[in-house]
Amino acid sequence: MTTVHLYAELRNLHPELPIEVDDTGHHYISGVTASSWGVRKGDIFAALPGAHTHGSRFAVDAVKAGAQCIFSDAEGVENAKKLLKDARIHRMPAFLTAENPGELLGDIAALMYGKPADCLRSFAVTGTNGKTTTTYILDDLLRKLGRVTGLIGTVEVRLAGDAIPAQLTTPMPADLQAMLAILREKGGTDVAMEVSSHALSQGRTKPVCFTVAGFTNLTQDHLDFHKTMEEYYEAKKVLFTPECSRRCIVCVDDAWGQRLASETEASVPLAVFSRLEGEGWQVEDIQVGTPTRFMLRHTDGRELPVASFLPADFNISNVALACVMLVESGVSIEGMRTVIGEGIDAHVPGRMEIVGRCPRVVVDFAHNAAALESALKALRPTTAGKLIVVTGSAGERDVDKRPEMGRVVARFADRVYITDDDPHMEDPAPIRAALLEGALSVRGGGTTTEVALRQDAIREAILDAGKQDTVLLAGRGHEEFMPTAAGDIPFDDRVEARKAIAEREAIAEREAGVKHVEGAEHVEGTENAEGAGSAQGEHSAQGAGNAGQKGNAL
Ligand SMILES: CC(=O)N[C@H]1[C@@H](OP(=O)(O)OP(=O)(O)OC[C@H]2O[C@@H](n3ccc(=O)[nH]c3=O)[C@H](O)[C@@H]2O)O[C@H](CO)[C@@H](O)[C@@H]1O[C@H](C)C(=O)N[C@@H](C)C(=O)N[C@H](CCC(=O)O)C(=O)O
Ligand SMILES: Nc1ncnc2c1ncn2[C@@H]1O[C@H](COP(=O)(O)OP(=O)(O)OP(=O)(O)O)[C@@H](O)[C@H]1O
Repeated sequence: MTTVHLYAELRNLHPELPIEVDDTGHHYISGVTASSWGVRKGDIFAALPGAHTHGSRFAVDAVKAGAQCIFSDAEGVENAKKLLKDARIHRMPAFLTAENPGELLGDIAALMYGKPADCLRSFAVTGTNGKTTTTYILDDLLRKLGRVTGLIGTVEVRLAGDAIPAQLTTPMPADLQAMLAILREKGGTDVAMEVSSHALSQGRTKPVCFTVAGFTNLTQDHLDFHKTMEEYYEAKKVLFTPECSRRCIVCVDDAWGQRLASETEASVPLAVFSRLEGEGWQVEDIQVGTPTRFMLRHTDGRELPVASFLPADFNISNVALACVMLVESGVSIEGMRTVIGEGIDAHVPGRMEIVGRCPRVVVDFAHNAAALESALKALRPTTAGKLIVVTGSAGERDVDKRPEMGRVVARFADRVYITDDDPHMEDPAPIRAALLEGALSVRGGGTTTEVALRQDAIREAILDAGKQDTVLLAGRGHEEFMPTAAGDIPFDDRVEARKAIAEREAIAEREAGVKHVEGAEHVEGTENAEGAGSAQGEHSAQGAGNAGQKGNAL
């Protein structure tokens, strides 16, 4: 495609927008990226204005790497031209100018890559909590339905079986379209993806119109970006418009979901579901167990029995949302019954992931007050001993949520370790102080200890726990790196937990060994050491045998 051809296509799509092309050299273009470091020969370099810099500053690097076109706003194009002239670049690229280039980036990428989303069934999940989990459940069920799937979200991007690490929850427009194109090339039929509120406010998913969009819930988070809950809600709402989705499923168990359902435009078919009484799909007859069973019953008479091995009460909602999204996308009830089989068992990394059993150690991504409350409430009924939590809060993110997170953990846990999460560039001490202030304000709350280094907090919590206790390591889930002022350092809660569990086992073995030796010394005093040793061995073997016999006799 030439830049002039692309320009004509854009004008067709957006006759009202002022877009200009400046191409004297018939440049052929084959791809598009907004990252100068990712430019390949033949690409358009989308030089976007950002919060920290303007992409046009990197025009020279981009052109040297083979960019054939610079796409930017007027200021960016002017700047790029100057920098290229200064750098004595002889063959000028083409220039494409738009007032808000970020808004058109998805369209450009979709045109370049043959509109891949048009050939895929696409499932989008949004909401404060549950996006990752629901997306994994969707992907699991879709694969069992025989579909070739793509999964795009916080933990990873998986395209027809090939995994690549995720940079963002929802990729930037050019990257998203490239991913969808790769999925199509690999024979992909369906994609399930998380759509963050950041992505919706920046139009990252445009021009995809999803087959089905689902809403989980809305609670306080990301107010550093959205400023108010109202703005946060308005960002989410964008997904439930005819431009973004062809069908919408909304969980109406919170007031935001109810409002969203009532405000969704009539032109978008809407299905609601709820665990409370109401219209639409109802979650009924819940029997918690392994698996947990419940009935999805629609007021129009449709029924789907569901079984799921995913732990925690909130996963009933996530499972229900995934099932309703699939049914409303056209999967038959019979088809759903078959793929649910004995029970849904999707593995979701870092979400209620059990890494130790005695004490039970659980790693979970809960990083806001609502998620912490849900996670602790979910673990309480199956905890015979104390409920212990290790938590912090990320730096440079929603400052206001910190004291509330402290209050929640103190209210719902017996013992609390306040520690560092991902500090980013922020000093971690005041972050801990804000959580501590919240935790200590709770009268009769859990015992609270501050341990700055997360590895120390995890170690201490696990070493001090009783066998019947549960230790919840909250906030970082699947994450393998901790962004700090000194750069990203490798840090995985699951790895740290396993180290502490191994240390605990080594201590227990040592103590048992000491007792064993003490016992041996005692016998040694009466008979001889060798005899005592073997006698003891025989004795315990015999004892075991006896016990076995007794058991059999009983
Ligand atoms: C707020 C936000 O969305 N920021 C994103 C934005 O950063 P920015 O505006 O600061 O960009 P910038 O650094 O000023 O650069 C401007 C432009 O120059 C380009 N550039 C920059 C440097 C360079 O050497 N070469 C180059 O080409 C950049 O690619 C960019 O297009 O553009 C960057 C490049 O694409 C993103 O990495 C960055 O995401 C940052 C890392 C981020 O943390 N985003 C979070 C807030 C986010 O989007 N989170 C949501 C989910 C949150 C959740 O639910 O938990 C998500 O969907 O991931
Ligand atoms: N439906 C739900 N309701 C309340 N809490 C939930 C729900 N689902 C998950 N959680 C809690 O929220 C945490 C994050 O879950 P998950 O990663 O699925 O959500 P997310 O929306 O992808 O989160 P994020 O946007 O922060 O990546 C879980 O670890 C769990 O503690």
